[in-house]
Amino acid sequence: MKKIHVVDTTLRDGSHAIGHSFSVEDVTKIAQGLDASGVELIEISHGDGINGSSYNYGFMKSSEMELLKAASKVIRNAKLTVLLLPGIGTVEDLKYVHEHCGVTAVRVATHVSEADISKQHIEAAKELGMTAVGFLMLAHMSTPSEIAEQAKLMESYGADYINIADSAGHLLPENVSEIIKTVCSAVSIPVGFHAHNNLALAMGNTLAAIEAGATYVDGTLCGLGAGAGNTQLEVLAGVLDLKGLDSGLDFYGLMDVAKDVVTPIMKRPQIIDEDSLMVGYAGVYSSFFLHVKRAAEKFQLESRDILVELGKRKMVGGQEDMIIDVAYQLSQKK
Ligand SMILES: CC[C@H](O)CC(=O)C(=O)O
Ligand SMILES: [Mn+2]
Repeated sequence: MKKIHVVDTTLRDGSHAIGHSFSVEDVTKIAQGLDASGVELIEISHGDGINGSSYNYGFMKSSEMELLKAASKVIRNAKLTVLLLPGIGTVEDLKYVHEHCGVTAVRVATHVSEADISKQHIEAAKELGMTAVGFLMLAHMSTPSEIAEQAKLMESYGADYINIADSAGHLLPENVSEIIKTVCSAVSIPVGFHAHNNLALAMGNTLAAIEAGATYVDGTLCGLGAGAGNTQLEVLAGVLDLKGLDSGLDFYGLMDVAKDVVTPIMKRPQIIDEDSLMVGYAGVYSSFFLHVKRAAEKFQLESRDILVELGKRKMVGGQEDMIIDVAYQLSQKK
C-alpha cells in the first residue's frame, strides 16, 4: 500500500480564516485531536509564519509561543511544525521555538522563484537536528521546469522534502500533474502538495498530485484556510481510505474534532463565495482574501475589481500593504 504522509495546517493556514484568533484552549483541543488521529506534522504559526503577528499581516489574539507551548504539552507522536517566511521569521526565532516550545520541524516558505533566500534557514534547521521542508509558494507563477530548478536548490540546502503550494488556488489538475511530475524527476527527496479550494479543485488537485508522485499532502479540518480554504482533512482521510492509500489517519477521530471543536470556532462557513472564486480565477494569493474584503469596504469598491487588478500586477506574498494602495487608486478612477 502506498504511504501518504499527511500534514495538518488548520492551526496555521486556518488562522487566516479567523483573523489569527486561535486561543490556547482551541489549540490544545485541536492539536490533541490531530495527534490522536495520526497526523504526522501539525503546523502551528501565525498564518504568515512565525513572527507574522504585525500591523501588515494582522495581529494574533494569543502569542505564538504560548500556542506552541500548549500544543507541545499534548502532542505525543506528531512533529510540532512551524511555517517560516525568511524575513518575517528569522533563524533566531527558529532557534527559540526549537529550544523553548518543542518545535521539531519547520517549513521554510519562499516565493516560487526565490528559493535562494531559504538557504540559511534550512541549513540552521538541519544543524538543530530538525526536519526542514522547502515550501514554494504561488506555483502558478512559474513553469514546471523553473519550479524544479528552485526545488533542486532547496534540496541542496538540506531540505527533507519539497512542498509545492498552489497558494492562489488557481491551478488545474493537469497543471498540478505536470508540476509534480517534473519536480519529482528533478529531486531525490519526497515531494508534497498544498492546495487551495478557490476553484473547487483542492481535493481533485491533491489527488492529481498524489497520482503524479507526491507523497506528502496538506489538509485542514473543515477546510479552514485562506481564501476558500484548503483540502478538507477529514474528507481527505475518507478519500485516501477509499483509494486504498495508507495515510495512517483515524477518519472518525478527525470528523469528531472537525465537528466538535473547529466548527464552533469558525467565523463564516468555509464556502466559495464570489470573492474567493475571484481569488482563484485571477491567480491572487489566498492570504490576501480578508485584506481585500476590508479594502473594498473602506473604499466602497467591489472586491472582484481589486482582485483582478492585483492579479494583473502579479502581486506576491508580503505585498499586503499594497492592497490599500491599489484600492485607493481604483477609487480615484471611479
Ligand atoms: C503567507 C504564507 C502563505 O499563507 C503560505 C501558504 O499557505 C500558501 O502559500 O498557500
Ligand atoms: Mn496556503
